[in-house]
Amino acid sequence: MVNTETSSEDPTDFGDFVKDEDEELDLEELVEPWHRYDPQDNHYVLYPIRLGEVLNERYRVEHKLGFGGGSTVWMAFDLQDKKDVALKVMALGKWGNNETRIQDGIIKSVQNTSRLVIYTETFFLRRDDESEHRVLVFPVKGPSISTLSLKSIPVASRMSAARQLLETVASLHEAGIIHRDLNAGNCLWGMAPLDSLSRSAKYQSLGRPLKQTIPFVNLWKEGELVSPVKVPDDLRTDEFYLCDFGLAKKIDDPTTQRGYPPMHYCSPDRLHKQEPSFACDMWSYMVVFSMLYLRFPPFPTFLEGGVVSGMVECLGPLPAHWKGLYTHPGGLDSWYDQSQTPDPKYDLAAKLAYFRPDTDPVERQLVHSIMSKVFVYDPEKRPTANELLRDPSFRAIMDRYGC
Ligand SMILES: Nc1ncnc2c1ncn2[C@@H]1O[C@H](COP(=O)(O)OP(=O)(O)OP(=O)(O)O)[C@@H](O)[C@H]1O
Repeated sequence: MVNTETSSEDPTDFGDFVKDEDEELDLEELVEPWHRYDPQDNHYVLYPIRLGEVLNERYRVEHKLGFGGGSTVWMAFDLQDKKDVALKVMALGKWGNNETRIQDGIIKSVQNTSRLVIYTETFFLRRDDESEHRVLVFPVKGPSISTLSLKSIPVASRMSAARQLLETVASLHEAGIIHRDLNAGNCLWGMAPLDSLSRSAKYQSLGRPLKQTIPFVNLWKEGELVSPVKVPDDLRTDEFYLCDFGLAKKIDDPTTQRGYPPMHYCSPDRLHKQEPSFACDMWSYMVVFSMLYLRFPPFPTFLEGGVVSGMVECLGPLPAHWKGLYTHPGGLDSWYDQSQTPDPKYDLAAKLAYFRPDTDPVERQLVHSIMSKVFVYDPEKRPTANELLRDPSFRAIMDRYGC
């Protein structure tokens, strides 16, 4: 291992600027759209960051970890404690405050926080107009399910992840907290620490950042669009974490932060004006479970009407009394037609056979039993996280994979 402050380290090396239009187009695929930095007509404007800058006189920004609807996330070296950290730089707006408020509640009330990505510090970055972006400091974790090919991960590791995630959801629910945004992007594997490596060695492991100065927007400070880290398989660990509490709420909290998980994780009841509940998390959990098991999302989004048509094709019609309550444009009357039945070519059994032809009938039956208990439209009929942990089929599948 090389020490971080080696004399051979090039102090000016913070990745590579794009060289031509092709590289610019490649980069565009990987980064947040430039217009999210434009304050014009944009309530959730992002804060421009440049690799190499030191934030809060302490965190030297060295790489990019990702971005979401409400933030950019950077890998930085903590010059005080000599370790890598993740900095979540929140967009303007209320999300940052909700996330810290809920996380403070979690720290106080959740018994086991070992698999939750909880902030360790927070500070603010000021814009030219004096408005402030909240920054949350987190330990660095590994890739999310959505950024890493699940093909290369053994099924035993994927099932262990599914179990850890369910235990995490159960501990949040026991403390009265609904996550409300369980999705592949918020589920992170662990990563072996790289704190003691030089920056160039980190770049060798995680890929050199490709970057471009934020174009088209007239900003008061420099900022860059930067490609995210690519975590190689040998750095990934089997710990499995849940992050992003921007939409989370205490069940009895009268205020609810506006927002939905990405459509194909969202429970159909939430899409029909029902209040958020623990059962919504359970539906989203089962979508993540299905991705871990099948390696694909359970309900396609390409049909007319989107993911809800995918659910109806697989599970049958939605309750008739939900008609007229769909929260998004493009709903179809046929979803509520009670004469429809699941299409045997695309029902849960067919999906299991198609995506996992390698498994035997006993295993398929176990997984079918788990999925069909949770993928029910009536939220009251879905098992709780603790019930699912105790479910004989769930336990049997975990036993099979030794987790
Ligand atoms: N502690 C961390 N370590 C490593 N990567 C992280 C960490 N936190 C976040 N990331 C990466 O950054 C991405 C965005 O983070 P996060 O989901 O918290 O942002 P967000 O703006 O709240 O997103 P959303 O659109 O889901 O609300 C994640 O998908 C993940 O890839």
